[in-house]
Amino acid sequence: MEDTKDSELKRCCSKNILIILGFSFLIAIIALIAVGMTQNKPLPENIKYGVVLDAGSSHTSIYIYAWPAEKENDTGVVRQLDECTVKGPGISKQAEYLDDLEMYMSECMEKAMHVIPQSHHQDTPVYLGATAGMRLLSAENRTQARIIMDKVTHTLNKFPFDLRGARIITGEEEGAYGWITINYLMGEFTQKSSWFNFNTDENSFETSGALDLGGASTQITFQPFLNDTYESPKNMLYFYLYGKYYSVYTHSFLCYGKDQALLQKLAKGIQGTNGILYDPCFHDGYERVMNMSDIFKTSCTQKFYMAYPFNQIKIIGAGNYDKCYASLHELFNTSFCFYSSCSFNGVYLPKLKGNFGAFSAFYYVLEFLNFTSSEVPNKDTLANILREFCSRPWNELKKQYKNIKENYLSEYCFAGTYILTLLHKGYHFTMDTWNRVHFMDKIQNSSVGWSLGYMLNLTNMIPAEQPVSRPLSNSTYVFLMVFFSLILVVVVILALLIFHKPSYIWKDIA
Ligand SMILES: Nc1ncnc2c1ncn2[C@@H]1O[C@H](COP(=O)(O)OP(=O)(O)O)[C@@H](O)[C@H]1O
Ligand SMILES: [Ca+2]
Repeated sequence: MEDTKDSELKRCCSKNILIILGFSFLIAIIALIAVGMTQNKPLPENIKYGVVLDAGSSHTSIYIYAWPAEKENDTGVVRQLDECTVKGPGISKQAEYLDDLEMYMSECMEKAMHVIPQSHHQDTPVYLGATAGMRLLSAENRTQARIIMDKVTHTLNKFPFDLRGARIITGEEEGAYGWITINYLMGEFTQKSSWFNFNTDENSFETSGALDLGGASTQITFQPFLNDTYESPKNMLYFYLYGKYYSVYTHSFLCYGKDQALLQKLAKGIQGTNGILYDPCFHDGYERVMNMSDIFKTSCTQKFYMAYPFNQIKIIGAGNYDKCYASLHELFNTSFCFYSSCSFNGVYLPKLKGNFGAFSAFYYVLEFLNFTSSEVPNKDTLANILREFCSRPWNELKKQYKNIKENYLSEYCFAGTYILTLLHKGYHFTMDTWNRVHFMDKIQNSSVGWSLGYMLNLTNMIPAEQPVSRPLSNSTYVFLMVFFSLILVVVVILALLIFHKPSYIWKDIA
């Protein structure tokens, strides 16, 4: 009787203990989850900002970037927060309006001041890079170029940011930084080698090439086959990024941006005329009068200079794609090459390798022509689009595209045909390789262009070595904490059950 009472008391006690323990563990788990969710939130991110001004030949754009300070050496973390296009022409055309530069810059710089929190203004680096327009001016009139750059620096210093320099970048830098931008945004630099691909095959880490078309220059940059890296050392750049070596080919063609190419074409076309030029690259019914001084003031057209008895020319559109193509073809001299292969004008070009991202005017023009969304984006498709587009009368086009700037609209036939000629005759993209060219404007909301790569380099954000991997993320930490707590609870309950059960069993056996 005593024994039965005793064992009932024990059973009742252990049941209560189990309930109390189970309840306490349940509360502990809820508390852990609550603490994990509330207290273990990552510290407020320390965001850094940077501003780059791309002073192009046709206009200036301002890009505002942001990134978490503690992740700055990772690839792909810098994001474009905003961008702003400065109203007016490029800085190379500002020589007569130097006193207006502050007004010229102010709208976009004020936007940057608004987007970037005031507490960060003083430590936000600002870089200005001027490209081919200033390169040309510098070659033509060094003093004037210096005056403009000094004035630009003086103006930018009036804003509350940390100006780290305004300079004219070289064509090689322009090409290289465009290549870095694309591959950074696509995460190509940190592609891991997989266990089944553990070889030294040079194709296993393929980066994308970069094709940039500006108004005054155009750049081609890519990682060629290893055997092709020795022929022309002046075209090679060597990088050690995130623990890997890259040998990259680049060339910048000054005067082959689309605006200077048009001037070249006109300067060549005028030869032997009486000042009236029937131009197949402009639409039927289109007319434009140009000063001869505007055509010949750039050094790009000097090779076609002659004394003319007229100081203006009249361009009369005669829309015809095939004739336009033939006239543009003449701008690319492919008759001599002292290397194993050349693009044009005797410039070395290794065998094309991998995919290419084509941006800036490559994209603007082909986007307008609806080619970027074409299902069969090859050369013949583009030729057919252009054949149809170039033949359309100017009046009809103007009515259809009321919102497009007349200057751009009138030049899309020329520009599209020029792009096709440049890729085909200039860089030798064939039917087979054409589909490796991808026309792009943005990758994950960041504009593709040299400016991001320029900032990454100047702020030392691309490390030579692969950064060490980070500890657990917040969500992984909470998950693991709850998971192991649950295992612990189950183990303790099981242990208690096993610890208590034998006493009844042994009792029963006895
Ligand atoms: N919406 C557009 N349609 C057509 N062309 C455009 C458009 N926006 C910009 N462009 C052209 O893109 C080119 C950009 O060149 P830019 O970057 O200023 O020169 P560069 O890089 O040679 O210094 C210019 O020829 C400009 O006219
Ligand atoms: Ca440009």
